[in-house]
Amino acid sequence: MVDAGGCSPSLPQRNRCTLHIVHAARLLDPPPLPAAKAAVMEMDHHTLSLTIEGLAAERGGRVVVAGLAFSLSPGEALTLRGANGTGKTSILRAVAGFSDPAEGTVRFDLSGEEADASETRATAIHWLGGDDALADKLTLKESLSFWSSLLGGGATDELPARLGLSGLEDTPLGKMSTGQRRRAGIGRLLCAPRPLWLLDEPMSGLDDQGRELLLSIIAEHRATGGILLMASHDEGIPGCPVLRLSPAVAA
Ligand SMILES: Nc1ncnc2c1ncn2[C@@H]1O[C@H](COP(=O)(O)OP(=O)(O)OP(=O)(O)O)[C@@H](O)[C@H]1O
Repeated sequence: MVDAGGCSPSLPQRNRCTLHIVHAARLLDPPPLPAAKAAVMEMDHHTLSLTIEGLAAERGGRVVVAGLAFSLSPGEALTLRGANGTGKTSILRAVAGFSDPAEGTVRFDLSGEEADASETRATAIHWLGGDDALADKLTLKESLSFWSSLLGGGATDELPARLGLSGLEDTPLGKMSTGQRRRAGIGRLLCAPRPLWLLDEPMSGLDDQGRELLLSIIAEHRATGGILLMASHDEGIPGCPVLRLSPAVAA
């Protein structure tokens, strides 16, 4: 469900978004996750839902997008599209809890029951931002191993081949191309299951094969009941809605 309802009358009309749906490091061994947190990730992969109601997202003290409403049930995905500066990243940040909404709510439900937002954010989200947050000095193998340990995942030996990075296992990430680094970042999604993926321009820098790879990874995630919110200037996810944001209004 996606709609443009819930706009606050207190917000300037021009600041409201217009929504249209179209189909279209080696680091020291990190400590293991507490058992309870790991259990949340395992159990709830199939049952997490996200509901956004009347959301107004702020950046630098200014509302950049408002009146946002949509929900994602297990297996569903939504792509956010819009010109530079229309607020796609700001929406992702509000859902991730990196910033508080100026208005509206971000609600998570587990098996139909409202879940604690802080706990859900700490245990159920994979965030892949525009900057890939990769440590240059780590080799691919070390990086995947690090993320898997941090996230409570398992063995990562198979991942370089899955990512199309065979032969680069011992290459430091700082010596990889843009697209290779992007693939390495995507590998984080495969290190451990998390039901909600928030992806900011994940296609950026990928070649055609890389885009196909990401789409297949996303399809697998959805097939296990995972949900996904993605900002992208590129094509969306086949069979999933795209939410278009209107151009931002200058402050
Ligand atoms: N750190 C910041 N401090 C203040 N304002 C910011 C900051 N980052 C972004 N903005 C402003 O917030 C608005 C929305 O930015 P946002 O990054 O959400 O847009 P976007 O749709 O993701 O853009 P792009 O397509 O360029 O990635 C823009 O007008 C931008 O100028």
